[in-house]
Amino acid sequence: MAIKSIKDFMKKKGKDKIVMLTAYDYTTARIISKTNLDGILVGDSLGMVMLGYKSTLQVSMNDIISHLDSVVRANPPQLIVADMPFMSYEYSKKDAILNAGKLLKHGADAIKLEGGIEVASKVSSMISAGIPVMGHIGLTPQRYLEIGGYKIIKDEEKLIKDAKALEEAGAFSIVIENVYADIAKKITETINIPTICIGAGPYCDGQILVIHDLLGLGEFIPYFAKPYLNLKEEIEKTINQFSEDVKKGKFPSKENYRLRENS
Ligand SMILES: Nc1nc(=O)c2c([nH]1)NC[C@@H]1CN(c3ccc(C(=O)N[C@@H](CCC(=O)O)C(=O)O)cc3)CN21
Ligand SMILES: CC(C)C(=O)C(=O)O
Ligand SMILES: [Mg+2]
Repeated sequence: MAIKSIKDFMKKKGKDKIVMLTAYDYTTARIISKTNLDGILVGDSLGMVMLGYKSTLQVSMNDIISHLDSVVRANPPQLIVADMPFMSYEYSKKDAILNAGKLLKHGADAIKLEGGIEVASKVSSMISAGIPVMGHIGLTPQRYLEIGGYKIIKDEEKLIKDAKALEEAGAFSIVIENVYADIAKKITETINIPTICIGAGPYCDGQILVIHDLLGLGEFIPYFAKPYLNLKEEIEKTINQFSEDVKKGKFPSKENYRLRENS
């Protein structure tokens, strides 16, 4: 069963695995509506896979809002989480609360922001304002310049401190990205809120992937994703087939057009 409430989401820890995907548009969210997926993330990865930006740093609040709106219009039964884009929460608590609040006004059920101890006080002020917050530790792509790439994050002590700080601040769940599986396991056993992993192994409370990677749509697929389909190739083949059919006069055929009667 899809999960719409934060409480139900949290109750899954230690019982059922939580499964999430990103989605950025109405049509995809309509398809997801009919599935048993638990949650949808309108991730800032949309900047790279939907908009062609070089990284997620170029993503604006308006980008997130426009895609969030299209997902919300699909009215999915799944929990909708929206990413806080780069520079929408770093400067002040006021920015963080106002921008997160804006995403809730547009129909998100919760927001996600990147960081551990650095953002813990912002997380608690957002929680005080009534905003459900999902944390995100390990590889935080908004800091790829500082990290020096999309590297695996190895500092176990810092990762555990980050997870604990977010739990204490009131986060309802934490994404762990590109971290050794045994460290993610330790974090999962240490905290009482669900861990949702991407590139952090199987010992987590849930898994999340970018939907383009699952479907084989992207030009680059990270090592931790598994393309269950090669949709890119299917689309290419289909477009070439259509083009050939038009050129050969096979499309449109009788059922695809109408003639006036008596002509
Ligand atoms: N399509 C897509 N899928 C994603 O999961 C994703 C995005 N885009 N864009 C935003 C971030 C970037 N992500 C990435 C991208 C690359 C690696 C990667 O290749 N890591 C390698 C190389 C690291 C290096 O040395 O630069 C690794 O071994 O960890 C990991 C996560 C995850 N996110
Ligand atoms: C990969 C997930 C966790 C994310 O933050 C995104 O898609 O932006
Ligand atoms: Mg993101």
